[in-house]
Amino acid sequence: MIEPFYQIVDDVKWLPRFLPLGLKLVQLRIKDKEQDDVRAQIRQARELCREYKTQLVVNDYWQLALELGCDFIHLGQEDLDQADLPKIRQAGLKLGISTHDEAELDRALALSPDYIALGPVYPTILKQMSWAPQGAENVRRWKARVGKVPLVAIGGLSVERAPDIYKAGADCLCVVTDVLYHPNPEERLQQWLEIVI
Ligand SMILES: Cc1ncc(COP(=O)(O)OP(=O)(O)O)c(N)n1
Ligand SMILES: Cc1nc(C(=O)O)sc1CCOP(=O)(O)O
Ligand SMILES: [Mg+2]
Repeated sequence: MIEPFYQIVDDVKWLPRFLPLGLKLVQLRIKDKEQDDVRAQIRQARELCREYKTQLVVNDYWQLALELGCDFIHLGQEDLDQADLPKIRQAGLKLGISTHDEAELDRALALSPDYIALGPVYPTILKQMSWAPQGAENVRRWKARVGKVPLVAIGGLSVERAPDIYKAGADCLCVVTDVLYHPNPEERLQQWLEIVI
């Protein structure tokens, strides 16, 4: 089982705004910051998420997640090349993996992940990606392949697009800009949390 909504934040400062609203699954995805800053943010996020009983997922920084006693990480394909997977598994960390094509999906499934992410479902403005948008069609295809592994859809998602992608078989929708770049992020987050699948 996975929560149906998954918010990515780029800084721990969002958490005191979002956790009291009922957000239950959040990824801390920090880019281009010093290691000490990242460590301090993960530590704060861990404490806040414990307080609100929210699942924290640490993006990329699996060593810091281990050091700080976090229990869930997200790794992309290039991250997997560098990661010590036996160590991660032995420590009992849960693992989410990004996929963009069938070969990446084969690799991810072989690692028995706790979720598989498929993206970008729609064009995203967050980062440059060489992958064409997957569309609802590939969400359907991925769902047929992953079986019981929870499927997370990501990339260009919005409240308005959500029903089609849940219907296509995504167990969870993950967003960045639809909430963080909204003129009223709290209001937008509330809208996501009120969606009934
Ligand atoms: C839920 C989720 N899906 C995909 C990603 C992307 O991971 P990755 O390909 O490693 O890219 P970065 O996010 O590290 O730039 C993700 N973070 N979360
Ligand atoms: C971080 C990330 N990874 C993706 C992938 O396809 O692996 S798409 C993406 C960006 C998601 O941001 P937004 O909701 O603003 O489009
Ligand atoms: Mg990564």
